[in-house]
Amino acid sequence: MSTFAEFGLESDVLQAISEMGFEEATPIQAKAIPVAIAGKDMIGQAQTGTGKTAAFGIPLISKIAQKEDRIVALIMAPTRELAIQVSEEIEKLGRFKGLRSLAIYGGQDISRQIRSLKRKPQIIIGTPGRLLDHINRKTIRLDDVQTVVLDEADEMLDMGFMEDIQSILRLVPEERQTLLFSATMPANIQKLAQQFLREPEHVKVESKLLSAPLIQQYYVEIQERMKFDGLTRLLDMEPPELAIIFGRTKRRVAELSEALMKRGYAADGLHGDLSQNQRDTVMRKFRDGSIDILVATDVAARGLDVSGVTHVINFDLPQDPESYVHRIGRTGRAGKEGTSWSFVTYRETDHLHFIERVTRHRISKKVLPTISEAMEGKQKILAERIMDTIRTEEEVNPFKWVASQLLEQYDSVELLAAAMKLLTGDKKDVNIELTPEDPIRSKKRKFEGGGNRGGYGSNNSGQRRPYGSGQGGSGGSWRGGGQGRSDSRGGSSGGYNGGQRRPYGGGQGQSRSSYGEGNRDAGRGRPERRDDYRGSRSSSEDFVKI
Ligand SMILES: Nc1ncnc2c1ncn2[C@@H]1O[C@H](COP(=O)(O)OP(=O)(O)OP(=O)(O)O)[C@@H](O)[C@H]1O
Ligand SMILES: [Mg+2]
Repeated sequence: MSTFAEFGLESDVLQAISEMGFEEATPIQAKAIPVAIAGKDMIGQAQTGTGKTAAFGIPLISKIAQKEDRIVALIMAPTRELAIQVSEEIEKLGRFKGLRSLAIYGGQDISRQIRSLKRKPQIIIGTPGRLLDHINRKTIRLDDVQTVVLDEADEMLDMGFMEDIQSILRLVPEERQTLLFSATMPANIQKLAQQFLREPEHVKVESKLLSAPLIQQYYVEIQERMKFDGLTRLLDMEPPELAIIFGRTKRRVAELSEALMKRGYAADGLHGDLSQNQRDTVMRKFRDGSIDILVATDVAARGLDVSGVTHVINFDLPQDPESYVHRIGRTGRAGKEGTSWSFVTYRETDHLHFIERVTRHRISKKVLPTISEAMEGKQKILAERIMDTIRTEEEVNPFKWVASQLLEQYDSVELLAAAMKLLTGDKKDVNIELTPEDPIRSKKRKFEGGGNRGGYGSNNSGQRRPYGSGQGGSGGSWRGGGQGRSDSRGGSSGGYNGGQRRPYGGGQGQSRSSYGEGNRDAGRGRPERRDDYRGSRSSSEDFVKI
């Protein structure tokens, strides 16, 4: 257990950390911050939702002099949403130091970005494509950059950013510090690290625990055409604080979000066919709670951190286990609990078991609530809401006169039942038709063929060691969402159980054409990403985060 004061941070930074509600460092922060402060290059790996952003953000902020007026730090991230989110966290960490940071990403008006660059930010957070654009226009110069961070490096390479990243890194002075965060360590990441990092320290958080303790993982067997009905039953029975529902294709996401809205749910969709403005609006609505269901393609699977996400639902199973782990990792973050549900059609059960084997986690089978159970659940919640409202006398008072008039004419039970019917916002009679998706065929032979699997993980130098025997990391306890955090949603749960990592026996291919910032269009009916893997990574260095 480490407090942030132990790192010898300056008071401005400590104040920012405390205002963010962080009391103790998470295991990855405890390990990474001293290494990064010492100026070393680093490769960082830890499970989802364990504070990797601050693990690189805190040392980065500490290093920059207040009066600096050149770009001295560069952070690269795979998607626009992630660039924005990381820049917000950096902004918060640097607030009392008065540092300036700027997010640079595609889809946003470039001249506006150029105007913002005139404010002389010291830290740039960007997606590789748009960054390169600015570099070519000479609106961004990297000559003074002293720190580079690659967040979600494996994802950036999977998205086809290898060349862009290489070009950018070649333009940064060699005398610099490079921090690379990656969920997996496939051969291309190792190559990148060899090329651009100097004697990096490998900072990993592992745990002997085989399961992700804070995420309850369930699956239900369901026919393709019953999925929508099943989803609404689940949502009614167990209403989420906030939920992310993953669909396989842009078309699926568009249809599903529309269908949910038609049925009266506060939902919206996020996928790569939307304009940047639309994407921003959807994310803002989800973050401020004006919608509580985000339907998304894998564009939202990586890195996104929205507090209060209690449920992740895989309406369609993801193609690869790695994606599964990232998707469900949108809940159960920062020491809070979460639940994931996966819909599995009969022909996909093999694929589910494959995901279980690779992630080494049993996913419990559940049956969907019946219609009457769902209805009962919904009504119970409604009754609770009504009773809560009764307690706020001033708000109820203006309705009392009409209420007593109505009671003179009608039976009280009938009246209340009618009011409840209205309150449910139910539109069950609206007919919904979704275009069916093909089942995912398990690629287990390709994945499992020849790879290292079954109880062995490897470290970066290629030595094998028995799974779970790694150093440290069973983790102290840190509680997420301390006071002062902006969210009060979702019960803050017990202590944090150190990160863990598990072997990933095989992997997906790498022959990906380049596409920009989660926006590649593979055709509306085709999966947005991660579905077109053909080959298999032969490397045994692949790990998946749990
Ligand atoms: N020391 C801490 N104490 C409490 N909360 C923290 C701490 N550090 C980070 N957090 C919060 O934990 C949440 C998850 O952090 P972050 O997004 O950095 O995770 P991550 O490890 O990058 O996850 P992913 O692998 O999904 O990208 C954020 O809301 C962040 O503010
Ligand atoms: Mg992250």
